[in-house]
Amino acid sequence: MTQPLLSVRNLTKLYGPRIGCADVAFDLYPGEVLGIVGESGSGKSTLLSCLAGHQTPDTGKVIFETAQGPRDVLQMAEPDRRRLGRTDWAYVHQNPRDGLRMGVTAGGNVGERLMAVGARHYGDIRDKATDWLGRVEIAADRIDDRPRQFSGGMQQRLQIARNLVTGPRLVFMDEPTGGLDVSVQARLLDLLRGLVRDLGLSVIIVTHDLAVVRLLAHRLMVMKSGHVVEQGLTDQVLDDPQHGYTQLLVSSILQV
Ligand SMILES: Nc1ncnc2c1ncn2[C@@H]1O[C@H](COP(=O)(O)OP(=O)(O)OP(=O)(O)O)[C@@H](O)[C@H]1O
Repeated sequence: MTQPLLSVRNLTKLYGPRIGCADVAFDLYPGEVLGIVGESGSGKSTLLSCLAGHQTPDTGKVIFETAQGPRDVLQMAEPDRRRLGRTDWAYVHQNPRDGLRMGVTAGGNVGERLMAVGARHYGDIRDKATDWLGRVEIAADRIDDRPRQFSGGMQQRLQIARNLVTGPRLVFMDEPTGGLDVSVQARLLDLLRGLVRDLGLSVIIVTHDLAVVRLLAHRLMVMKSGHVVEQGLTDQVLDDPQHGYTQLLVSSILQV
């Protein structure tokens, strides 16, 4: 039996008297995509940012299987956690502007991440950046353009290249297709699905779009008012929801 890559237990984050997320627990296995869905304010972003170390939860354990064995991310010193963020983890923001350096060229955006993990040879860095731009369907002759010269969809694909170039094992995604128009979303989803499969990535993806999880996620976690109300295999949860809230969520989407 493989070890989980990430084990989360009793994770709670309060904002004063308000619940951000409460008593969340799950295991994520290598190569697995976990979707987190729920209405606005249900705690999805809070949970994701606590997992990624952007916020400190009040209680809980987030055990990550590092190369040196399992470590509780919440107990790690800040520099160690930052290093993990550069090497083993990646974070794709909803708004590409939050995940890109807008004043730096496309090639620089990708190359910078390689340099952060020790790459030094200019030719190698540029070759790898070109390769990754190709993988996310950005033409090689755009390598010296800046992200602001790109469309929203291209910016998002560049953010994905910047995140994946260092070969992370765990990728956090916060509404990666939000804010894009429907045809661009569909292409991006296809691209993401291919990359996740080819690279064997483990992914935690937050979205309010059930079509996104249907396509990408193996497993699904449904949140309401900060609590996980249902979790299971994606098709099972969507086709045969057990909790009243999930039933409502699924039927409201189907009616749209
Ligand atoms: N910085 C904050 N200060 C106080 N309360 C917050 C803060 N961030 C989130 N909350 C509260 O925590 C709860 C969960 O919010 P969160 O943003 O995690 O939900 P969400 O499911 O990600 O929503 P959305 O889909 O709209 O992004 C909400 O009640 C929200 O008002």
